[in-house]
Amino acid sequence: MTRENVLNALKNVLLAENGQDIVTAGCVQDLAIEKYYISFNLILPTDDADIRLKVKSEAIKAIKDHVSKDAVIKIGFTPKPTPQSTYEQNTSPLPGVKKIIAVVSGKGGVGKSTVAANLALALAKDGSKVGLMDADIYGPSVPIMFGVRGERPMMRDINGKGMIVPLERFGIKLLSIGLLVDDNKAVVWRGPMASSAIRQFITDVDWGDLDYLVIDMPPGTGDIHLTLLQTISVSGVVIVSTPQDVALADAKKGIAMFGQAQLNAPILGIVENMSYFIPPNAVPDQKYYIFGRHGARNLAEEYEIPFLGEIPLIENIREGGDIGVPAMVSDDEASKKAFIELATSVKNRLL
Ligand SMILES: Nc1ncnc2c1ncn2[C@@H]1O[C@H](COP(=O)(O)OP(=O)(O)OP(=O)(O)O)[C@@H](O)[C@H]1O
Repeated sequence: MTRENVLNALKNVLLAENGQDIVTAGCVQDLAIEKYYISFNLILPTDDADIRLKVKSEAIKAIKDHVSKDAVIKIGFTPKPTPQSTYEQNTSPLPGVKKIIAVVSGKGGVGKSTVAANLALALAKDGSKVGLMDADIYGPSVPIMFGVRGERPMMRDINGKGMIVPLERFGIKLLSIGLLVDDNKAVVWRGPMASSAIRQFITDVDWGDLDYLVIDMPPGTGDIHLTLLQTISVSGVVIVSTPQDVALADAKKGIAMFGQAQLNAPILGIVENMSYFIPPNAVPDQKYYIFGRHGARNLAEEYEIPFLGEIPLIENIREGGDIGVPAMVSDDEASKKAFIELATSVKNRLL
């Protein structure tokens, strides 16, 4: 019995109001699974006792039918949220954007920006419309990675409001907070100032119609992450870690924070960056697990979240990032393959 199986089963339970399933609608909270015991709370758009009872019995049936008939299930109810609550605020201010993917890491330097950028490019490979938003106010790296440092985005007037127009590179739209403010100004933002800057940065961009918007979040877990998740309705969170224990310990903090049900941002899974080393000109499949093997995969298993894949440590990935040619547009087949596999896993989890 895994978290994923239970959530998949619960997707069979639909809300009468809008036909949405209770998982996608964010009604399932605090899901805990221990051997045969499953418990969670339901937060429904209505307090009507009959509807509560109906949804509860359908949820029990769905789990017994699709997961295990022996499951012992405990379902509580969280009162209907008030209009000021997160649940209500979470409606997207980005109406043309279908799926929003937040890429996060517990600590800095694990390759979060590299993964976000190449994930965005890999998602666009099948013709999907993709945007990349670099919201890492403490170290925006998209301008360098895409060779657009110093460029200033244009503004467009939409219904009397000045909106920022993203740049376009390698077939995707992109915008970095580093293109709007001086690098050294961004790093001194703290607390409410950073939160309000990020909120404005999200709501004042004209992304147009997008299938996927990938957000490169600041490293760590703080107020700014909460602001972002409460401002927009994120479809899923991708956690980046390296195989080492220290990065994994920080990834656990990310899982704990982003796993909070009231944030309404499901964790899509964990991706391990710099999993193994491929020397330049190596024969195919020559891999060196210099930081240990399967650290993030084991972590994913321990927390019952999906493992999304391994990205190798390759000199070309770093070099490409430094000169404005991300791995996905280079001719390095090993790294491209890894990012395309990651994009496929992410797409499948968002279906
Ligand atoms: N798989 C990889 N192979 C080789 N180099 C990599 C790989 N992933 C990232 N790097 C390099 O590691 C450095 C840090 O990567 P990146 O800036 O993406 O990390 P980050 O987690 O976003 O950092 P920060 O949190 O400080 O913004 C960069 O020089 C990048 O090119």
